[in-house]
Amino acid sequence: MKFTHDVIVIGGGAAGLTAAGGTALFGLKAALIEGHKMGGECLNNGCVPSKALITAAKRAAEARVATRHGVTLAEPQVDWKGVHAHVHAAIAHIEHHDSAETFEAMGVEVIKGWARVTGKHSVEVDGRQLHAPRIVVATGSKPAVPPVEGLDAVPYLTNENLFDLTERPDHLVIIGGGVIGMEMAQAHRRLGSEVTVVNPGPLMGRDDPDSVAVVQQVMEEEGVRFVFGKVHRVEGAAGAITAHVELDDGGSEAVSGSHLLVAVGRKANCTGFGLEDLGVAMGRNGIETDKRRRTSVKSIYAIGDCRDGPRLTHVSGYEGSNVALEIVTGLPTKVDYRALPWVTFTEPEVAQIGLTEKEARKAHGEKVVVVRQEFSENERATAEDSTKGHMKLVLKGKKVLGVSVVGKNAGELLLPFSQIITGKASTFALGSAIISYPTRSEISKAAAFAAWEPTVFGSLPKKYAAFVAKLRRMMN
Ligand SMILES: Cc1cc2nc3c(=O)[nH]c(=O)nc-3n(C[C@H](O)[C@H](O)[C@H](O)COP(=O)(O)OP(=O)(O)OC[C@H]3O[C@@H](n4cnc5c(N)ncnc54)[C@H](O)[C@@H]3O)c2cc1C
Ligand SMILES: NC(=O)c1ccc[n+]([C@@H]2O[C@H](COP(=O)([O-])OP(=O)(O)OC[C@H]3O[C@@H](n4cnc5c(N)ncnc54)[C@H](O)[C@@H]3O)[C@@H](O)[C@H]2O)c1
Repeated sequence: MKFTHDVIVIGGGAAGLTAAGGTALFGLKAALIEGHKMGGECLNNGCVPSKALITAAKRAAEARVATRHGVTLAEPQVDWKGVHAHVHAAIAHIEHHDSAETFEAMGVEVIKGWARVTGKHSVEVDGRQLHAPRIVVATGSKPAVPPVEGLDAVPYLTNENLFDLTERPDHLVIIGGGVIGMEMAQAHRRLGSEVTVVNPGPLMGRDDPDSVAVVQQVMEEEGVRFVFGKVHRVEGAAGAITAHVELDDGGSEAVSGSHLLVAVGRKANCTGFGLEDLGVAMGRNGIETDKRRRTSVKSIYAIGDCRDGPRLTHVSGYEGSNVALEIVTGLPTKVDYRALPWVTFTEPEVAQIGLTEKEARKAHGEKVVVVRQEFSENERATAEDSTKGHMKLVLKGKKVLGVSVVGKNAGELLLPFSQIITGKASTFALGSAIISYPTRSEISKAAAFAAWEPTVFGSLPKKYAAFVAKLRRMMN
């Protein structure tokens, strides 16, 4: 077979861009095929618009408390068209990072069109045949639609059209109390909508319940209503929609609102473009891969949201660079998720890295120790009058297995723990580091030191200190 390229990448989101850019920067001949918008989900319908909306909401929330710290602000006026313009300006400002021109400048051949995998080394796009020793599938995911009776007959929102609203929803009913549900519930509530979230069981089920409890309480105080149960039927028309809920406690409730947002997880884009014809194995939700992100057809990799596994922009970028490295060097490059961080950008933020306490206890039983520090003991938090939340270190001996943080800017505190979990630093080093005062990072030092406190102030060091003191008395 005559190869047209060294690597063909399908999908121009975080995963595909990193794989294509990474291989091209090493001088390989890379093709990147994108059928819709460069930048994919994160730029166009995900992280960027959602975080921009959250920023507008924070501004409104701050002003809603008229007098604080001796300063009085005016009642916020939310102009939804202005909010919409801000969200789209954020996308417009960032989109050149992901543009065809930017990647062409790196040496990637960017092809606009929908790709079809036609062989182990072949891809077809708009009648053109491309051939390469390696194909990287990075086709992302789309919103999952739950099997709820009547859903196909009512207008509903997902992350794909939520950010197009040019008028504020009067009452947003959200199916799903996961990451999207919680971030969007708080943002819309703060911007003046009534919000009801319907979720079966605990909210944000992947996070530490102690963290979630803090943010749930804050959101309830701000007026978000949580209904615990499963939506089984919806009815109505634009502006008046009712969701019928089977409550977790056995009862039932009809929740009515003006708009319905469906946020119950993601469905991988893994079929309909040739993979199944080649016999590429599929997992529970996405393309099945090994730790090198090779599919069952070894010349084809699958990275990011389209494969079975965690779905986050930094995960897509990490897998894109891993696969680029493997293709460039020819050496196996496995993913390592011992120190996987994720952050939910509610206020306070919920940040997690590595194992939660529950996961650690399941894996390591009695050997797990948890140390906890409160932001109420952190002097920067006190000076800012923003003391809600805590940090929990989940340890096995002195080894950090995971960290759960809830509090203002909690996500910014995970980095040293990434290095500690991967063995590039230690709790001892962090516990004895010089940390700027007053900063929230002091809580990380305090928690790391707390892991050592029983050892440092234990009987052996005390005996040694007594010995040195005795010597000094004798010598002076
Ligand atoms: C509302 C929301 C908020 C989020 N916030 C965050 C956050 O704050 N932090 C975070 O880490 N993650 C966040 N995420 C998750 C993050 O957006 C995704 O994990 C990430 O964008 C996935 O990147 P990807 O490259 O794997 O896929 P995508 O970005 O989906 O890219 C796949 C691309 O492939 C293209 N494509 C598909 N099929 C074909 C084909 N056959 N031919 C050609 N092109 C094709 C698509 O058009 C798409 O552009 C959020 C997601 C949502 C929905
Ligand atoms: N800050 C971030 O990193 C961020 C932000 C937004 C989205 N994301 C990513 O986007 C993806 C999707 O987020 P998501 O919130 O849609 O999914 P999710 O998996 O986080 O949460 C889905 C929720 O829907 C609930 N649910 C399922 N069926 C239901 C039903 N019939 N009625 C009511 N509730 C139901 C589940 O119990 C769960 O709590 C995630 O993979 C996440 O990683 C990340």
